[in-house]
Amino acid sequence: MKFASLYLPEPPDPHAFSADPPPRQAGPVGVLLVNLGTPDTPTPRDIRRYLAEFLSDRRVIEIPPWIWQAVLRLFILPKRPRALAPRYRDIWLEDGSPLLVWSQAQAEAVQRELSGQGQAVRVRLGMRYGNPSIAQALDELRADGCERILTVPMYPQYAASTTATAVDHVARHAARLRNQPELRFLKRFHDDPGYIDALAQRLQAHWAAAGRPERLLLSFHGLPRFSVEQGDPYHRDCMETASLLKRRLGADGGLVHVGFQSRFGAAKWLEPYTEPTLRAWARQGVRRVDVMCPGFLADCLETLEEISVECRDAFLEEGGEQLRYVPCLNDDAEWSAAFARLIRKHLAGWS
Ligand SMILES: C=CC1=C(C)c2cc3[nH]c(cc4nc(cc5[nH]c(cc1n2)c(C)c5CCC(=O)O)C(CCC(=O)O)=C4C)c(C)c3C=C
Ligand SMILES: [Fe+2]
Ligand SMILES: [Fe+2]
Repeated sequence: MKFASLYLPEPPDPHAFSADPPPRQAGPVGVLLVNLGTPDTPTPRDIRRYLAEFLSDRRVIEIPPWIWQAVLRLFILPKRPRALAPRYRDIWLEDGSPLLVWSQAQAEAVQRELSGQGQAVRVRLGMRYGNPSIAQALDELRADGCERILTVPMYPQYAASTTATAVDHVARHAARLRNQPELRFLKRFHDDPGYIDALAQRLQAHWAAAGRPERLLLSFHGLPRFSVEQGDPYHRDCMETASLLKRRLGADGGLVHVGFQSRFGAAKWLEPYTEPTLRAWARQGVRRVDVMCPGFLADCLETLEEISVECRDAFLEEGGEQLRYVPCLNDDAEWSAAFARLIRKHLAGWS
């Protein structure tokens, strides 16, 4: 308004042409680490909110929503949160849910590793369900001036229900922006030598201190079999991780085995199932086993409760003597350095 400009400074005219526009400063490169998400508190109310969001994702539950939403609202959400609350309470850390605490620790460690190496990098954590959200993390990166963002789903093995849904969500957020950042996505790193090495060193350190078990079970999160039959590479990725780790350990044929945990619902999931395998081993006379979960970078309900408590109880109940759970990579220094190297490789050309 011309009248107002008598009193206020004239705003810059966006259409004005200048032969020499001021040089544009290259902003930092953004790295968005994405993990699954976890309830804000171990209360039935927050667990219900988390499960409602998680289990309404059509990448996770592939049943038509008009059937599934009825099952979810009538049978799962009224009961499961109350049953999960004491299990979450048992694993809760001073600073929150272990999945969040360890994922945040990895984001901070990667930020430290990538700082002072020339290119300015900002690392943020976003959770696919719950907090801190992917939208919040992306907005923070953009506010920091990041015009190029690499998304790194924190799942070494690709699955549509984890990796693809994270990618979809980032893309949906970008679809609402006028000035979009340039986006890249890291698909998987199940065979990354740094990842395999960090797992192997963790096992070797554990064995150096406490001796070898009779068997080592590598337990991965399960997936419905039909997902794999329809082309999900998850099973193949898990088997490749297991075979690379076995080779790296120089282990003989009988030591390393694979299982799939956390079956949900009535459909067939990937086999062999972890808990029945442990029960069968105990009945066959195996007395000492170690269990490691290479598919989880951060300890969580699935590892600290399902493996460390439920599976241990099942193994001992059938006559086993010792089940040692080998923790996830969490804040492992070897892994932080390897993760940063892997990310740096995927930033190539963005300097
Ligand atoms: C029902 C379908 C599910 C699919 C498919 C699924 C795949 C999948 N999940 C993870 C990693 C995690 N899952 C976690 C918990 C969890 N997972 C499901 C269901 C499916 N997961 C449920 C219902 C829950 C909640 C707990 C329960 O009700 O049993 C977690 C832990 C979260 C935490 O708060 O600690 C992780 C991590 C992967 C990697 C994966 C596919 C490969
Ligand atoms: Fe899960
Ligand atoms: Fe589970």
